[in-house]
Amino acid sequence: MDRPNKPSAISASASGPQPSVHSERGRIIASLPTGDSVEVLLYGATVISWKSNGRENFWVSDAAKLDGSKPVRGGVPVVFPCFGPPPQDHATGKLPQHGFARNSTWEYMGENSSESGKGASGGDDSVTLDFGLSSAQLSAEAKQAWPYEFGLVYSVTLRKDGLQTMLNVRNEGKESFEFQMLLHTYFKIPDISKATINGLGSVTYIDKMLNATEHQQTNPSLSINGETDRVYMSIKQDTTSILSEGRSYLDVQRDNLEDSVVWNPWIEKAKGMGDFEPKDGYKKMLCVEVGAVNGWQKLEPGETFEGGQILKAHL
Ligand SMILES: O=P(O)(O)OC[C@H]1O[C@H](O)[C@H](O)[C@@H](O)[C@@H]1O
Repeated sequence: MDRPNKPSAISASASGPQPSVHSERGRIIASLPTGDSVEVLLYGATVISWKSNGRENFWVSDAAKLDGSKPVRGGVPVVFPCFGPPPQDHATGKLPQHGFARNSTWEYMGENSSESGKGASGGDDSVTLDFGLSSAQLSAEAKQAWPYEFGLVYSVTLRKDGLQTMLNVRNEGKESFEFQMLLHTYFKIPDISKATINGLGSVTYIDKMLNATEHQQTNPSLSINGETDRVYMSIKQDTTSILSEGRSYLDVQRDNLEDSVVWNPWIEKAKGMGDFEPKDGYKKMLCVEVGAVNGWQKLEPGETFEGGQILKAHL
């Protein structure tokens, strides 16, 4: 974590407009000259907005808490070091569901921007925002529940053709530890009844709606018609695509990750979540969550693991 600690506006240069970065209300906001933008809350390093071509790609509940009192219901909460309720007999057993990363305040480590290939196509400007979380920043409660020395660096890169979010995990202690990680992305979609998900054909999944039994995805195209909570495991395909009315809408590419969760709470579950608004918001959202959640990743002292997602929005 040796990047500058303070946000600074990247200024325009003689070569033309460049990405800009500023901070306000506990969040870092970056924009490209094209107008595309990303907004990241320091709380949870939660990406709460990604706009491309004037379109918002992430769903955030109207009742989401953005004040650090609760993990954000929407955007991209970072799940670490356990997914779901942790097994009691595991070292993560005392942690809350989905761990502590999504409800810890991260440090902003600074930005990097690049600009090249200018021309009729507009070049390939990009900006990367880095966020850090280490054992030293954890609440006393979390530290006690999971007493390992670790360093996380979460890098959010906005490009004119997409958004990449990568989590780097490092064991900074003297003993090994095991973890799971997941990027719990809530996509904003036009209409769940017209959405299909491709790229999970033949994959084995655990259906949490059916007593966590194992099934195989036989239909190459998945539609959502009710509460859905599935963990697709060891996926060979690189990319899971969300289609709207049969047309490509959003692509989710896994980077060094093999699992993906597909989640939609539907009517009853949405009603039961105090921070889920509007109640029929389930019609406009779909979670496709990339991760390493099947079993555990083990890191020996000094080792690192990196995994993430590359998202592409289609017009
Ligand atoms: O309510 P949360 O703790 O944010 O969890 C929301 C959802 O996250 C994942 O998608 C899990 O697979 C679901 O079982 C869970 O309901």
